[in-house]
Formats: sequence, structure tokens, C-alpha cells
Amino acid sequence: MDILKTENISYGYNKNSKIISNINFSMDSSQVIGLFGDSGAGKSTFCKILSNFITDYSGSVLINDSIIDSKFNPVQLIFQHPEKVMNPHWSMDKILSESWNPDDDILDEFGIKKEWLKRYPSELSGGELQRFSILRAINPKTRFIIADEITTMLDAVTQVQIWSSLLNYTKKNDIGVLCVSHDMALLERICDDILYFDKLNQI
Ligand SMILES: Nc1ncnc2c1ncn2[C@@H]1O[C@H](COP(=O)(O)OP(=O)(O)OP(=O)(O)O)[C@@H](O)[C@H]1O
Repeated sequence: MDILKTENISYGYNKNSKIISNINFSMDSSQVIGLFGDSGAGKSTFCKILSNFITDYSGSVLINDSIIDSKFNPVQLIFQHPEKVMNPHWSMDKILSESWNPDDDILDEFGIKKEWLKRYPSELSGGELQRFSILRAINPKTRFIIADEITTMLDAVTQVQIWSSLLNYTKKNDIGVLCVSHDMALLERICDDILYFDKLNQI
């Protein structure tokens, strides 16, 4: 089991405004933790800090009490809009192989059809594309998934399918999940614990 921890994380996009102040957070890889809170409170910003998309914060993000220094980040962020983080000129198999090459059983587990691998992002639906971005994030080296509103734009059936594939996989492989959502019913269904993130972002 691994532990993801932050110590005194503070951050502002500019000098005069602090979006994140002194966050001490901890979870382990057996857990699914929900993050709920007002719009604009800084949840997405915190997610980007945890997964190293934002690097100029103060404080520390630690796994098992060490700073993450591997080339592949074991804390992987999945975004709400997969099309924004995929190269539109690359086929799906190229996009996926940038991270790893999952076998056919795993493609199946995530409801991905092999014929989609030759397509480009614009040739897939939002739900199909999100399945790929999840698959890309669950590289064998991944220890924690940060899921920032990953099914918000999808219909109810697709939401259930995607969460069930993801949580089956993370449970089997001892990967922790931090799930940001405004959907309290979803959080109550899938999370072991739900944290409230307020405007002063004390959680
Ligand atoms: N790149 C940026 N530059 C400047 N300010 C930003 C930037 N990104 C976000 N912000 C501001 O930081 C604050 C926190 O935004 P953030 O997206 O982290 O909130 P959130 O809690 O995830 O909101 P929501 O629930 O609406 O997604 C907001 O006031 C937002 O306008």
C-alpha cells in the first residue's frame, strides 16, 4: 500500500491572490476519496498540483514520505475534457502507446473496441475518448488517479460503465482514487470518504 500526502501546500496564480493555502492532505492507495466543494474553490488547482501540472507551489507532495522524482508520475490526472489533452493529429494507438500498451483484455475491460485504435480523437465520442484517457492514465506505474469531473459530460449509463471499469481496475491493482465532483450521489456511491473543499480551501 502507498500513501499520497501533501504538506502545507499553498499556491496562487498571481502574487496577490492565494487560491490554495496550507493544505495538508493524505490518502492511501486502497481508498477512493471524494472532493466536493464550491465552484472556484480551487479543487482543479489542487488536482493539478498533486499531479505536477502546476509545479511552482510551496510545500510538498509526497509518496511514502518521499518527493516524486521518477520520469513517469505515479500520480496521474484525468481531465473533464479528454479532447483538450490529446494531440488531434495522432491516432488513438499512438496516443495510448505514449504511456503504455495495454493488452486486449484490458481494452475489453474498459469497453474499448480495437477498431477505435486507428481513429483520431475527433472520430470518437466524448465517452469513447474518456475511456482512452483513463486507460492512458492507468499505466502499471500509476499509484494514484486524480479524477477531476471525468464523467460530468456523459450520460448516466456511460457514467456507470466508466466508473465501474475504473474502480474494478484500481481495486484490483491497489491504486488510490481522488474523485472531484459536484455530483454528491456519485460521490456517496463510490467513495470511502468525502472531503469538503471550501473557498479558503481547508479540507
Ligand atoms: N490559469 C489560471 N490563471 C488564473 N486564475 C486561474 C487559473 N485557473 C484557475 N484560476 C482561478 O482559480 C480559482 C480556482 O479555480 P479552480 O478551477 O481550481 O476551482 P474549482 O474548485 O475546480 O472550480 P469548479 O468546481 O468550478 O471546477 C478560480 O477563481 C479560477 O478563476
